[in-house]
Amino acid sequence: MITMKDIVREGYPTLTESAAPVEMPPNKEDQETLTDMLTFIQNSQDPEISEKYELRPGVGLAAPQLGLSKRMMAVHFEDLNGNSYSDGYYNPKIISHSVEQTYISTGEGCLSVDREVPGIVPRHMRITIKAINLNGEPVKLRLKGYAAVVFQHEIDHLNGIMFYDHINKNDPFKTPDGAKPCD
Ligand SMILES: Cc1nc(NNC(=O)[C@H](CC2CCCC2)CN(O)CO)c(F)c(N2CCN3CCOC[C@@H]3C2)n1
Ligand code: NI
Repeated sequence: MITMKDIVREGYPTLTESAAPVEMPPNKEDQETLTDMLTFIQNSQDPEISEKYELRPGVGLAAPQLGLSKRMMAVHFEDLNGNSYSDGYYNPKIISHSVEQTYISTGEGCLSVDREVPGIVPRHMRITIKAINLNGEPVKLRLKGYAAVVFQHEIDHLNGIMFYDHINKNDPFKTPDGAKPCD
């Protein structure tokens, strides 16, 4: 099972490089890795398991955070409208997005960043994503608000981008014009 020791931290090269597409159809090893990533996120939200294995809570994970420069990510969360997302994705691609932006009012954190980095992380309010899911099915997801933020954070990892790269350096708490918080 994946635990915190398997998660690479800032400074590890895969966190700042662009990951390679996963060969389709996925081989056994990639399927096992992606399944383990989804299980980690679920475990991290389980009071007993997370305490026993000292897991930091998470709603998403990207393969570069395991030192694997592959375009794979997994999410497990319920958005504020009660829509739940729990799946792994190969080669996710944002095919369109809104001009309108949003952000999590309390800022973002990252399991690969062992420090608080205060500030607003502006994200697209709406995104449309194409990907192959854990079952090997092509999916098209239209996401808005909190769900859109989570997926953008994970897809950023596949492009070597960290959440703090989006924080305004001169005024970290400046909210982008017209942007509304998603939480
Ligand atoms: C928002 C949030 N971020 C948590 N951590 N950070 C992460 O997930 C990082 C990814 C998120 C950072 C901002 C957007 C994506 C991990 N990242 O590094 C992967 O790239 C949480 F843990 C969390 N929740 C709320 C829901 N709660 C349900 C019950 O269980 C606890 C859980 C806690 N919400
Ligand atoms: Ni992260």
